[in-house]
Amino acid sequence: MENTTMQLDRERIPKHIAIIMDGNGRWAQARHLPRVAGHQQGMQTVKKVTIAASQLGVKVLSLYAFSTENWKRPQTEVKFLMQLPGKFFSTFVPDLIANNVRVQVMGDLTQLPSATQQVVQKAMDDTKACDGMILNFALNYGGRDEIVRATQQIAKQVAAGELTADQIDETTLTNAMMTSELGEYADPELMIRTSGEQRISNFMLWQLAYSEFVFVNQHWPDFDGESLAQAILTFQSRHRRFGGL
Ligand SMILES: Cc1cc(N2CCCCCC2)n2ncc(-c3ccc(F)cc3)c2n1
Repeated sequence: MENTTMQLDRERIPKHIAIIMDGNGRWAQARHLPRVAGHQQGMQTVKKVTIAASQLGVKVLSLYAFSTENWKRPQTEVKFLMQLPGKFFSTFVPDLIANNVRVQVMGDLTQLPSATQQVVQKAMDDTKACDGMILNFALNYGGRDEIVRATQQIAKQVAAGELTADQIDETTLTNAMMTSELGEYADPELMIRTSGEQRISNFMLWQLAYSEFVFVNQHWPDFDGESLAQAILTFQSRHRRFGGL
């Protein structure tokens, strides 16, 4: 069994990794299972990959769990998906705390069922003393929605006389994004997308400006710690440029 983790340069582990967890429906379809079976299995992968990333020393792991576009899916599927945060935490909060992992959630949580909002808020409260890796779920999140909200927030500051238009710069927008509390780790160094699609799908549009993208063919339910190490090895094998030579 190949162990890629041993080959990693521990000094160059990406501080912030973002993952588009794609392929859950196709994984289920290939096994003649209902789509929700893929989501259920995908949640088990979230647990595995969270622990693996934490053990590798990743500072922030952002996971695209539900996009603003996902509301268009069949209502039965949306209902199932909205129950997953509760299922995740009912079995996994002790493991998160044991691994010193803190839960954060970004997105428009006001549109979620109140039960989902409550379980998410409780998980953030229960893990807020943890100062290890931040597990940052994107829930009812959209990159364009985030930029619109940031723009509205800044426009209100200008209207209130707290800021002039000339003072608006990249830092102003960075500080108005939902990732502002992540500080120096707000921008992912590495974005992974599973299931072969090579699209950004309205994920972290502002933050991914200089990120390395690694696309893997595995469906998310088949992704694991070894897959994560392979993606990090690919990241480490690339020359990192920030627009310079
Ligand atoms: C909607 C949804 C879907 C969801 N899937 C499982 C992973 C594959 C992607 C789609 C289905 N997972 N997995 C974990 C969560 C979650 C979200 C917030 C939170 F605070 C705790 C856990 C989740 N949420």
